[in-house]
Amino acid sequence: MNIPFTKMHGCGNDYIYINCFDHTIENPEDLSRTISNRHFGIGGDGIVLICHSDVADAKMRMFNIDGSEGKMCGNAIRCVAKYLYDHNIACKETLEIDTLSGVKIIKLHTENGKMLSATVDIGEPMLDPAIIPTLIEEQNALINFPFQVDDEIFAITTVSMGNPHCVLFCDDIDSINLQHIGPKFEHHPMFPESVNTEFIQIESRNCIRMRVWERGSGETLACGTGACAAVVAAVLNGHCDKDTDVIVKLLGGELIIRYTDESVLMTGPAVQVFEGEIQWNNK
Ligand SMILES: N[C@H](CCC[C@H](N)C(=O)O)C(=O)O
Repeated sequence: MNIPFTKMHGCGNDYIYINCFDHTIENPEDLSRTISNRHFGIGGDGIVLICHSDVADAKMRMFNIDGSEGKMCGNAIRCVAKYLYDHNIACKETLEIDTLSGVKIIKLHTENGKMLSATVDIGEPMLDPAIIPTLIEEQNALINFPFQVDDEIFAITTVSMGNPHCVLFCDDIDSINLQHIGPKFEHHPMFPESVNTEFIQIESRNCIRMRVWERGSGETLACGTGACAAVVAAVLNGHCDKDTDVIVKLLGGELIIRYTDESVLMTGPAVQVFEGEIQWNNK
């Protein structure tokens, strides 16, 4: 089977996008594991299927490099909006895209018939430890909570943006050995559905730097939902303010996050890199 694809990224968080309006991918987990490989495949942080939806302009399904399905992906949803707009599938400045964590509203910023960036209403953060989910027996939100990994105690703040995040505040994120510590959080038994872990450094009340170890994909150059979780955690810990744009500086670019009483808004770019076709035995 010949599968057309579009390679896009949001702040360097790159995925392989497949239009599934007219055909079904039988085993997307296998496909992601195969074509995400940066040496033997196309290369990416995973794949994103753009599918028909009865309740929105499209439905997005996102799979990490290891084939696990993500319930929400902030950088990818901006690229899905770009794909729909640039390919004249949905020529509107406001789109609705359905995800495993609900329908999200995206306001597009366009120029000459192309979408350059977008503002996504990611929704309300969820702080109940059972909803993250964690197996930590606490009723209240885990804020600056002591958490042991091997023989070290970390202070964590956990936030769900439809997918699970564990946020840590650090003095120098450049010195962290993410390859070593990232998997220890990702596979920690207290996170039954695994977890995306953000290591953040406060620059000012409206600017933070962040590195991320993503569940199922390892260190990525950016994580949209992770940037949202990081700003929520920074507000909860008194480092940033609500109802204020916070610049999140990531390895692959910058996102602007605003945490309000109603929701978390994420603004950032979406870039198409190339298109192609790949052979796939859709078994
Ligand atoms: N690894 C994440 C999905 C991708 C999230 C990230 N790339 C984003 O932009 O939000 C998970 O399994 O929850």
